[in-house]
Amino acid sequence: MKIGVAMSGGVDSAVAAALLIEMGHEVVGYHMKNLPDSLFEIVPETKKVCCSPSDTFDAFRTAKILGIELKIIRLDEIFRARIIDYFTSEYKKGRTPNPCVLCNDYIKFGALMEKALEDGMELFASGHYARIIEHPHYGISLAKGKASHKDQAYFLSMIKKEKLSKIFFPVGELTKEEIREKAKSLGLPVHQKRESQELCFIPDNDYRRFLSSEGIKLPDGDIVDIAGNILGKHHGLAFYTIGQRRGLGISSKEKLYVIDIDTINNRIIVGPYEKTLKKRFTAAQPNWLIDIKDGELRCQCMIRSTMKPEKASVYSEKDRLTVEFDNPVSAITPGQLAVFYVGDVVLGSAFIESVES
Ligand SMILES: Nc1ncnc2c1ncn2[C@@H]1O[C@H](COP(=O)(O)OP(=O)(O)OP(=O)(O)O)[C@@H](O)[C@H]1O
Repeated sequence: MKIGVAMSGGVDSAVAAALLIEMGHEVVGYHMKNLPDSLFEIVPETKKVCCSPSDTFDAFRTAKILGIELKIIRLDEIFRARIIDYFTSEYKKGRTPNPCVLCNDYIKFGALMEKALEDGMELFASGHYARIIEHPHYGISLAKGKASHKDQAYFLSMIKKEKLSKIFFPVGELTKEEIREKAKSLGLPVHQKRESQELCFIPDNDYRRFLSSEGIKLPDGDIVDIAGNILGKHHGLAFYTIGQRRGLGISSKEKLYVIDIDTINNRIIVGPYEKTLKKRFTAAQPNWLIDIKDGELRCQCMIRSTMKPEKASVYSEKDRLTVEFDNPVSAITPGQLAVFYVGDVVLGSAFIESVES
């Protein structure tokens, strides 16, 4: 089979490509570049991000060792329109965006995958820790990686259902240690390479510099308690997230957490931990990976990629969802993604709109 592989220059996609070659497929690597190389000279990487010039170099040398062709695909324009502009506009609205989930649908399994399919590739693979399975009840489904140390299915849950039959995750059954071992045994220099940690378009992780370069002004404002007493000053709403405790710069006898971001009055509201615990929220722009009817759905839900899935009911009416956890959950954050699972299988996801107190 002809299979295109999204090659980042990292170890996971290198091993994904190697496994496909071992299976006897005809493999072509696709490396996308979405940002000008000069960005990484002006704004040096402080934490590892994907898509830097050194990643392009690594993708080339990996392809050379594996003996496959590597195509470089420039996607600057669509990346700017779909990802960077969305990111800044969400911040303007006081929401906390999740650009990586949209990048997976619009860019990696969007424009990049389309290019590979246009070239005649029959499937498109990546180095994500996830699986595409044939589920007895739901049919072709997205599932968590088998031995995953991190749940990347969460970040893939916005991919449209009709694309799943064209996608393959060759490392979804492996542990990170097995992947590194495999890369080492193949003599791939990237076997020890770190994973990406930060957003590619903010390589220095300095959101203030980035937003100001996008022309977003972030005025200072008050940090207040639930009763409205002023406890301190914030330096731009965008730099605070629901549930945050550190870096608030206020002194108080009890531990205080951000419980609300009030964009209308440019205020941060803080309160005790219990006030960060909420059960119900609304969500919009759902992407369903199973056939769904309006009504109630019992499932597990994650509102952060790092949390333990919690039991919840999802009530859907057209494109509006109301989600209710069985037990309260901390820091439900507008703009972030709620992902719905049954066991390892992803049923769908939607963006959190508003949280009920
Ligand atoms: N610039 C890129 N070009 C092509 N594919 C990419 C690029 N960046 C990431 N990918 C694809 O997305 C997958 C996940 O990337 P991400 O950076 O989130 O995770 P990672 O665990 O660091 O993966 P890797 O070790 O392969 O870099 C990669 O394995 C690769 O298939």
